[in-house]
Amino acid sequence: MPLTGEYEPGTWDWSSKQVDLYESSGGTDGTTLRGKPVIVLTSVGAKSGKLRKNPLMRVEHEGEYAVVASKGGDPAHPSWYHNLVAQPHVELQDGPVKKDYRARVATGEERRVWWERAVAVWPDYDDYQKKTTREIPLFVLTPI
Ligand SMILES: C[C@H](OP(=O)(O)OC[C@@H](O)[C@@H](O)[C@@H](O)Cn1c2nc(=O)[nH]c(=O)c-2cc2ccc(O)cc21)C(=O)N[C@@H](CCC(=O)N[C@@H](CCC(=O)O)C(=O)O)C(=O)O
Repeated sequence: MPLTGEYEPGTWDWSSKQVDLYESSGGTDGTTLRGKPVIVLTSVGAKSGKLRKNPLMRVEHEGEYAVVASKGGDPAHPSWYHNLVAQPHVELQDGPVKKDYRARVATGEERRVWWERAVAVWPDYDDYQKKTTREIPLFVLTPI
């Protein structure tokens, strides 16, 4: 069941512009960052209840995805982290395909395995983790 509600763009222009390009091209443009694949995650605002959309690095394995709440190693979690905790039902667009997923924070061995997959796509995640004392959350998204 797709998420419904009014879309409210985020405050980082470059991210919002990438979402606009991704969606307006039907997932054929704006799908990379420095040559690496990007997905668009739609979540429900934990405070606003509005739809929020964030481009994130594409980390996929056998139909499941991971999204990494790195925010470049910022000391604070990104806002979308709080959205997923409050409402785990999200939509993920990978190229032209958009589907519903349930998000859970990975811990222990599951986190270790998925973190390795994420760093294989985007090595900077390790650098972001070194920049901050917060443990960067990694969500696993399972198709609903
Ligand atoms: C800038 C801020 O967005 P954010 O949710 O903190 O997310 C920051 C970034 O993570 C986000 O911009 C990502 O898309 C950046 N980003 C990546 N960010 C990552 O964390 N990980 C990635 O892998 C990643 C890849 C990536 C690739 C391409 C690209 O263009 C951007 C990429 C923002 O828009 N804040 C809003 C609020 C947004 C929001 O969701 N508010 C919630 C409340 C949330 C709460 O309870 O705090 C609501 O509406 O109710 C504001 O301040 O008004």
